[in-house]
Amino acid sequence: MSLLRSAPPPVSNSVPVIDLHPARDEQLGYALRQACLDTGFFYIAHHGIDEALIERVFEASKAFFDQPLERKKQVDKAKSPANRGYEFLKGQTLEAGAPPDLKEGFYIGEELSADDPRVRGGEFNAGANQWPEDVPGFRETMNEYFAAMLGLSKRIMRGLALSLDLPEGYFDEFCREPLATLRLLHYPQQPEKPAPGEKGCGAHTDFGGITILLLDDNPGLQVWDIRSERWMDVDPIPGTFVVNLGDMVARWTNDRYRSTLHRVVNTSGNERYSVPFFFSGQLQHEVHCLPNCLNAGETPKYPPTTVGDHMREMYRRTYA
Ligand SMILES: O=C(O)CCC(=O)C(=O)O
Ligand SMILES: [Fe+2]
Repeated sequence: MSLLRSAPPPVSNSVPVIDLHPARDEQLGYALRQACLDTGFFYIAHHGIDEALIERVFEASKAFFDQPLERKKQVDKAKSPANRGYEFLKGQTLEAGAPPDLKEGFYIGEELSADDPRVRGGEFNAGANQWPEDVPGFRETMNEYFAAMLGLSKRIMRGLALSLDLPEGYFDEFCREPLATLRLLHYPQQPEKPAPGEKGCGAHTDFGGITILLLDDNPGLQVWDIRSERWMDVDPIPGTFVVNLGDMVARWTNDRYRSTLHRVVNTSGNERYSVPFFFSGQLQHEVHCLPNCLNAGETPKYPPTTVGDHMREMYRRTYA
């Protein structure tokens, strides 16, 4: 019988660090399974992404946000049919009923030319990026980092397949021509007297497949621990990324692997920068419950959906 049907979730109060260079694939699959059955959040170490590139990403991000608002407005996301560019402070409300998020952002996607079938077909978020003119090296750095994140995401998706007792390439179709979004975030300090519920980033789950999150030195990320029913700090660990599972994984696994609630409260006393990379998957891909994630007599909690339908709906809700 599959472990996924029989094993109780392991108990832990913290988020594990998973080494991406284990001796064998099975070891990686096993480590991922433990982490995913638990909080659905884990750090990855020895991920192979160049530290110098990561430094350049932070430098370019800071240089962008340091500009006067007038400059940032030149690349306003509202001008882009593909949702690329600058998002104002308080531009999104990730937690329904809470005040808008105390963050400003910049969205980057895969650079697609006007004659790409995805752009011609009006596919969600397909198109060109908007680039700031006055931040040296911004475009090159972000494109390089985007490509590196795509590669890393595909690798993690393969590990995820193994962790679910599936062939390594099970999610390859989901990973083909995926929607993916790189988001630069800048959080001002949490105000001394915030409005009720006001914070950097409201409680939410991520919408797609997996998220690879690059953190600066500041704490602020909190993850909901369903066992203790408390917010748990997930603080930065140098040399790692934080990875978390999105809604597609919860749907595939009928919540065996959860898309866990998380939020940001920037009480660090500093301005905080982070860089999530959302690997959402191929928009036409239909996501339904995996057969080995259902006990006899159990029914799927979620109806089948496509990546595209779910993404569109979540953008609609959080940008209302
Ligand atoms: O800034 C962070 O640490 C988390 C950001 C996040 O959860 C998101 O953008 O979805
Ligand atoms: Fe998130």
